[in-house]
Order: sequence, then structure tokens, then C-alpha cells
Amino acid sequence: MVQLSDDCCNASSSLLRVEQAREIIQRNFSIAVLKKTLSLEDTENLVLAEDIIAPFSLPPHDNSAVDGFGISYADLAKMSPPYQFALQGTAKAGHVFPDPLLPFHAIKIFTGAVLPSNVDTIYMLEDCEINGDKVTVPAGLKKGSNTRQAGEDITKGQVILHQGIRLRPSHIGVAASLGLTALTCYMPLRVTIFSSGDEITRSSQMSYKKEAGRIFDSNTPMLKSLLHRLGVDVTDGGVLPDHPQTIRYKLQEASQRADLIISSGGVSVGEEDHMKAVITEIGKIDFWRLAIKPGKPLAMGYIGQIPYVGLPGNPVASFVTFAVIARFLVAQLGGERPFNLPVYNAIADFSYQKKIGRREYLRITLTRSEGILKAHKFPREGAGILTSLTNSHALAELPERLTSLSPGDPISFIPLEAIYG
Ligand SMILES: Nc1nc2c(c(=O)[nH]1)N[C@H]1C(S)=C(S)[C@@H](COP(=O)(O)OP(=O)(O)OC[C@H]3O[C@@H](n4cnc5c(N)ncnc54)[C@H](O)[C@@H]3O)O[C@H]1N2
Ligand code: MOO
Repeated sequence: MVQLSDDCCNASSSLLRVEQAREIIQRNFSIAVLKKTLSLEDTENLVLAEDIIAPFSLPPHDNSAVDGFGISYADLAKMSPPYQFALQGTAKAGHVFPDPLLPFHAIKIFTGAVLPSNVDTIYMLEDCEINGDKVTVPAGLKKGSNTRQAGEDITKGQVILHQGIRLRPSHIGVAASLGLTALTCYMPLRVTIFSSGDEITRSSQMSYKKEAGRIFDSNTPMLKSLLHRLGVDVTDGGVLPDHPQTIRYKLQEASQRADLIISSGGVSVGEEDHMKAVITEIGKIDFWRLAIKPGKPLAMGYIGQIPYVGLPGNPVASFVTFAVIARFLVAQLGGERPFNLPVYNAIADFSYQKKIGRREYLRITLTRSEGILKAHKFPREGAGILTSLTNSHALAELPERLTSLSPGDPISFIPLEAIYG
């Protein structure tokens, strides 16, 4: 078992910066899933477990980019307008034209057809004039126009898909273009997710009148959905009650079939919490205080030998700590690397004051006017205001050193769609 934090990270007075937290994760956790070779069509959204080296170049031959007429550019220099050529034949895609181009001849050619030998320039069909068995081409094209060169996309021997990427439609297209029908991928990470707290219910019959103080569980359905989108094999562990024996039993049971256990709630006052006592008994738990808002408290540890992360209970804090920290752990365990969330820039249209030393994630919408992308802040910042996410496009990332923001200041943001994977 590894050391998850050093004294500095555990010290109650110091806050752990996002980069430090990610570094600890990268240092301490390694790939927890097996590899499997799967049919290409079954690999979408899985993480590639091998480098793919191009077995040949693409395109494999010089070919035409348009429907038109192919000529030898050298012939033009020996002619004067009108540039009229005798037609020699037709080169079709999927068939190799058998003969070399004759001097002062043109070959009718279709998009994708291999260039017959001596053909180096193609004129688009609609720019040419056809008279019986002759074709007149316009002046003004450069040598090589409308052709595609062998190897201009992929070079034989090149690493074309890298181990650790999550396979997107374009990657599957590239693999197919190289004739690959199977890829070796990491099997989906198995994650069991729990909510915790006596106020949390799943009961469809719950009535706010009769059961004052109770609320419906929003964290587990939301986190399950986030994990699904990342190709994770998620098991819903339900709600952990305030009952040590039940918590122990449920966590130990989950550790038999999961590669990672996530819970939400009960991390801010860990010292008096049942979770802390139980996990200390059956594994290890560290309480981190992150230098972010929302989402300061976070627990990291192991249940037996299985990695565990405890997210804060407030739904937006849960979402943000998932996006900026737990997402990195999921990537690390699932073999996805290097992993980074994309960060873009916009111009703030609002004022904001913040404390130095904490990175803040504000929920923003984005509009574009006169080519400028503007960020508008959701009016309320509370970590329990889940509709701040449904009404936003992105999380603005305000750096630790910033103390105030004015309209017109540059601002960085992570699109929610990128977090959704
Ligand atoms: N004395 C202190 N109190 C709090 C601190 C602190 O440092 N000292 N930190 C605050 C911050 S910041 C956060 S975030 C929360 C995190 O608390 P916990 O992780 O212990 O979460 P809970 O207390 O269990 O719940 C907080 C809040 O979220 C609601 N919740 C919890 N689980 C769910 C769920 N599955 N679905 C919907 N809502 C959920 C819960 O009802 C509470 O309202 O602590 C602050 N307090
Ligand atoms: O993690 Mo708490 O705000 O930061 O709700």
C-alpha cells in the first residue's frame, strides 16, 4: 500500500493545490485493469492499450482529388492557348489505368482514382470544355493541382494511435483505414459508487411532508452518469447508513468486485465520522483539504487494496471534485494518459471578488458577439445549487493568485461537455 499524502498534505493548516493532488495520484496509483483484444467495432470509448504503428502509407498511391482531366504539366510549357489535349481514356477509382499517359494527351479521371503514370495535374470537370475526343483545359493551374500524394496523411512506420488514448470515432476511422479489425484495449474500470448520510433517500415514496429533513439522492445518479460517459463499468452501491457494521460489510463487499470505490458525503468532519473509523479498520484513509472552491474536503485511501475516493456531499462540490481530481484517478487507473481537461479563454462580463490561495470554479454561460467570447456568471455560487450546472456551459477556473475580476478581464474555462467526456 502506498503513502497517499505527506505531512504537508495532511497538515490541517495547509491546503493542497490541484496540481499537487494530481501529482500524488499520478505517483501513487497505476493501471488497475486488464488488456483485451477486441473487434474494432466494440472498442468505441475504450482506452487503447498499445501503440498502433501504420503498416503502410495512406493514401497508398498518388490519386485524384476531383473528377476531371489529368495531364502532364510539362506538356503545357510546350503549348500555347487554347490548351487542347486528345483524350486517351478513363481512369476510374478502384481500377488502375494500364498505360502511361501519351504526350499531349489527357485522361478522364475520377476522384480517388490512382494517377496514371505521367499524369501530375488534374483539371476539374466543370472547368474543361469537351469537343468529341478532345478536351480544352483553362490556363492558370499550378503543377500538382487537385492531386493527393501517397503518404500525405499517414507514413508507413509512424505511431498513428498512441497507447492511452480513449478511442473516439475518428480513431476508429483511422484504424479501419489501415485495415485493422481488432485493437488491444484496457477493459473498462469497474467503479462502485455510494452515497452516505442519514438524510439521503432513494425511496420513490418519500414525501417531504412526512419525512422532513430527508432529501433525494442526487449525487450517485449524477456521478454514475458522469462515469458512464467515460466508459466506466459502474455499480450503484446505494446509500451507506450511519451504521458501522453495515458500512464495513458494504465496502468490503464492493472491494471484491471493484477497481475503485467512490463515495460522496461525510468527508468534511471525517474525524467523528463512521466512514473514517471503518475505513481505518479495513484500509487506509487520508483527509485532504483542497485549495479549491467549491470542494475543499476530499478523502483518499484504500478499502483493502482497492483505491477509494470520498467526494464532498454538496452536489456541486461533488461534481467539481470529481471533474478536477477523481477524474484524474479514473484516468490513471483506467490507463488513460496523458490526461488533461481542455482549458479555453474568454472575456469576463462580470465583477468578482475572491480569497487569494484557492482556485475557484464558477459556473458560467458563454455568448459570442462580434467575434468575442464572453463569460457570464451564474448568479449564485452555493455548492448546493445544482441548477447552477444545468444553467451553465462551463466551469470558469479562477487561479489561486487572483483576488478580483472585472468586466473585460480574461478568464479560463473548462467546457462541461469536456468533463462529460
Ligand atoms: N464545520 C465544517 N462544516 C463544513 C465544512 C467544514 O470545513 N467545516 N465544509 C463544508 C464544505 S466546503 C462541504 S463541501 C461540505 C462537505 O461535507 P460532507 O462531505 O461531510 O458532506 P455532508 O455533510 O454529508 O453533506 C453536505 C451537504 O450535501 C448534501 N448531500 C450529501 N450527499 C448527498 C447526495 N447523495 N445527494 C444530494 N445531496 C447530498 C447533504 O444533505 C448536505 O446538505 O461540508 C461543509 N460543512
Ligand atoms: O466543498 Mo464545499 O463548498 O466547497 O461546498
